[in-house]
Amino acid sequence: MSRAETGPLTRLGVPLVVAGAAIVVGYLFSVGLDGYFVYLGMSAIVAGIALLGLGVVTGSAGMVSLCQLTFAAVGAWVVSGLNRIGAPGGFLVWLVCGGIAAGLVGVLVGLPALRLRGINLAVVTLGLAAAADLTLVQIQFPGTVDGVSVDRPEAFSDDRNYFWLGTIVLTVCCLLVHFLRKTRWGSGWQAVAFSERGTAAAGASVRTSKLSAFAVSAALGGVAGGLLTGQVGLAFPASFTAMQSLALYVLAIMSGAHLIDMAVFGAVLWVAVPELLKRWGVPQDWGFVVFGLLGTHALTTGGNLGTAVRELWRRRSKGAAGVELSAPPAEVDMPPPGEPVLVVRDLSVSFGEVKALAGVNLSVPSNGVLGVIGPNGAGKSTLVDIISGFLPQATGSVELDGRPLNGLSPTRRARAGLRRTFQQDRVPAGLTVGAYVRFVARRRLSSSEIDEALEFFGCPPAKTPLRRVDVGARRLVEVVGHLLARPKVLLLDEPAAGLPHEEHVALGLRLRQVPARFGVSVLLIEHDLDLVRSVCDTITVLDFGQVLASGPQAEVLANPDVLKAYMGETELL
Ligand SMILES: Nc1ncnc2c1ncn2[C@@H]1O[C@H](COP(=O)(O)OP(=O)(O)OP(=O)(O)O)[C@@H](O)[C@H]1O
Repeated sequence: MSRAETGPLTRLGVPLVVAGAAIVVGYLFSVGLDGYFVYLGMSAIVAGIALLGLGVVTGSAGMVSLCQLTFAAVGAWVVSGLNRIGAPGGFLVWLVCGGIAAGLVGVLVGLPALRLRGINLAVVTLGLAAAADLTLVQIQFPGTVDGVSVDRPEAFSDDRNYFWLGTIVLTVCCLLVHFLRKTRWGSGWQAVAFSERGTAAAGASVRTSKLSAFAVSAALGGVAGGLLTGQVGLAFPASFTAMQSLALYVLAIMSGAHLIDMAVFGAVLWVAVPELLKRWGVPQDWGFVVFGLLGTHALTTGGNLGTAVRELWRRRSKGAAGVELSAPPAEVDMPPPGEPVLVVRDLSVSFGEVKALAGVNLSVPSNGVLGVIGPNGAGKSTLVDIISGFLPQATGSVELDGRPLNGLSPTRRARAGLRRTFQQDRVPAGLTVGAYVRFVARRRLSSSEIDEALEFFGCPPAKTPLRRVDVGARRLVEVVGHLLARPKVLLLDEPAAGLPHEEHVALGLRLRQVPARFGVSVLLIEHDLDLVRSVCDTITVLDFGQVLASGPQAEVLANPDVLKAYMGETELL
């Protein structure tokens, strides 16, 4: 099977062809539809752009934002204001200005998101939307008092042409989101939604990921608001209420608006549900009840329409992809271990009464693999957390290649060349294998470099979506990403967890070659002694947070204290 990612022609060509087709269909609708449907269609376009934005912040980056129409109001305000003063450039330039202004407001609103999550963030953003509601009623939009309506571009001045312009703007916004999701920002959104710790361990900034998601989402909201102002001529606060923001959020969650087609589908629902209710003689506000029920279903089941349909399709097409390690790796020349590259001195940390680690010293030689073993609760994961900067309250010192790391955040340690993997799955399901590896590696990689590394660890091809990869293989994809970052040291926290036992030694043969093949030294935490034996020349044993023994493998595994403390003599021998 070819391991290559999709080629540049497919990556660029297919979206551009689809976009071209959408613009043509938009034109055909603009000339062929009844005038009332053109009006409804324009409303759907505005909702679609706002939903696309919500898809970025909620669906991709996993944050709650209940003030999308407040951002739309900012866009509407800027367009109305620039129109009112007759600013140069015309409508399209004002629209861009509205988007930028809303994006900047989005960054400000995103600042609390750096500390708040879930219900707290919901309260803050909904509070902001409610406050904006009241303020807009007080101050009014520019031009409403004196009745100066917004000038559309000359070529798109009638409703039919304006609808076509809306289709073009929506298409451009869809392309923008599509391509942004393929950049580091986009990967960062997915990563931060799944695990902030995993994001930081990849040397990516959690702050940048969150703020960029809010900025892009708000900017799209601003464009939607500006476009709405051009549609109706004058902006009114009633179009941007907190209640509507809430309903839009529910719709985004229910439809799965992080998927571009579902954002468009959600927009159709946004317009069609109230319209159908009107035709059936039911009050239109009941539309909120319908969205509320659908949203409650989505939130309680944790799914959404778009993902459910795709899952159904995938289940019909293929099963989960796993690891294939049966063939032994080719021999390589192994350089002898050198001077210590990671030196850890006197590490201690307590959790209340529990002394998780007390005065631990160890060092990882360059070109070497140090094994750290110990019974459950011995402090192994705590050790990795401290070294990688996730437990800043710990005492002691960590030096990497002679550089003290104390006081550095996990992101900075990762960028300094100290990487780690996690015992729990921290790999975001929304990316492909290749996109995730590029994100974690943080450097320019050729496709062949990625393919070779994936193949060496028996991982699925780069183009495989991670949601189709089983948990054992995902852990190894994580290892590959960090190795391709070429750090000085990689801390591996039970990399074999999730693999069938018969694959453990096969993985060990590969881990042993890591210093030679990737130029990376390794600290390996593992429960499986067969694997540790096959990889590590030197071993440190932890017990109750202290070093019980340390030194060459044979010596340590024969130590009577280790035999007694670790697992029982017979199992070790
Ligand atoms: N956040 C925490 N709060 C309180 N106690 C903790 C916390 N993290 C770890 N501990 C305690 O610290 C000790 C060491 O835990 P740690 O997870 O590092 O052990 P481990 O050797 O990695 O175990 P395992 O092999 O089961 O993963 C345990 O007693 C654990 O209960």
